[in-house]
Amino acid sequence: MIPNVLTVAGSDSGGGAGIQADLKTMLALGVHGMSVVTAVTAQNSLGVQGAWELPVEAVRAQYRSVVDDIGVQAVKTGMLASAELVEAVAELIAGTDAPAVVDPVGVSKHGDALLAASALDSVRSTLLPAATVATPNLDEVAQITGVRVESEREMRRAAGAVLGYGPRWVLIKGGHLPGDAVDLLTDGSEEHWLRAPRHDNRHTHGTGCTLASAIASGLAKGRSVPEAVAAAKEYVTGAVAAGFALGGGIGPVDHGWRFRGHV
Ligand SMILES: Nc1ncnc2c1ncn2[C@@H]1O[C@H](COP(=O)(O)OP(=O)(O)OP(=O)(O)O)[C@@H](O)[C@H]1O
Ligand SMILES: Cc1ncc(CO)c(N)n1
Repeated sequence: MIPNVLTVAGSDSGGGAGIQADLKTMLALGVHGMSVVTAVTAQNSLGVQGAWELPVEAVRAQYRSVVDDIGVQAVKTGMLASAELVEAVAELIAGTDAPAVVDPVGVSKHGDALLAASALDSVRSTLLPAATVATPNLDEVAQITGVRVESEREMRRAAGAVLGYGPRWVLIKGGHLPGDAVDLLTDGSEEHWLRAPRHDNRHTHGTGCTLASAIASGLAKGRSVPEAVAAAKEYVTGAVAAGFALGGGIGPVDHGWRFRGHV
C-alpha cells in the first residue's frame, strides 16, 4: 500500500516552494501526496508579488474531504498566513490520528511575510503543541522564542525554548549559519546532530518545505522520527546540490535529482 501524506500549505506559483515543493517531494519519495491550500501566492525567483488567504471554511472543507474519506498516514503544515488559519489547522491536526510535521513558515527566502505578526501567539499556544516534529529555521526560532542563534552551540538552547511550547520533537535548521549545513533534532532527551556539506549554490528556494515534506513522507512509511529526519536531510542535501537557475533570481532545489539520468 502507498502511504498517504497531506500538506496544508500555500501555493507558490513559481513551483519551487509551498504546496508545489511538497507534492514533488512526496512523489520523489514514493508516497501519495494530497493538499489543502491555505493561501495563494503570486511568487517567482525574485520574490512574492502578492498573497491571498482562503476562507477558513474552505481550508476546513478541504481537510475533511481528504481525511474523512481517503485517510492520512502523516500531515505537514507550511504557510498558514493568519491567526485564524493557524488556530483552525492546529485544531484539525490535533484531532487527526497521524504524525504532524509543523514547519512554522514566517517569511520567504526574500524576506516577504507569509505569516501575520499577530499569528505568532497562536503558533505558540495552538500549533506547536499539536506537532510531532516542529522544523523552525533560525529566524523563526528568534520570532517564536526570542532566542537568537549565531553559532552551533546556541542551537541547543534554542531547541529547549521551542520544546517548551509542546512539540514532541524539534528540528532546529541551521541552514542560515555559515559553515556546514548543521541541524539539531531533539526531544529533550535524545540529541541528533545532522551535518551536511554546505553547497555553494544560490538556488535554494524551497529547502525548508522540501525537508519538512520529506520528514512527513518518512513518518508515513512507518519510520521513527530520527530515521525519517536523517533520510529527509540526505534528500534535501542532494536537492540543494542540484538546485538550478530559473528566472532572474533564486532558483529552486531539484526535487527530481534522484531520477536524473534515469528518465
Ligand atoms: N547551501 C546549503 N547546502 C546544503 N544544505 C543546505 C543549504 N542551505 C540550507 N540547507 C539545508 O536545507 C534545510 C532547510 O534549511 P533552511 O534553514 O534553508 O530552511 P528554511 O529557511 O526554512 O527554508 P525556506 O527558505 O524554504 O523557508 C536544512 O537541512 C539546511 O541545513
Ligand atoms: C507558499 C510558500 N510557502 C512557503 C515558502 C517558504 O519559503 C514560500 N516561499 N512560499
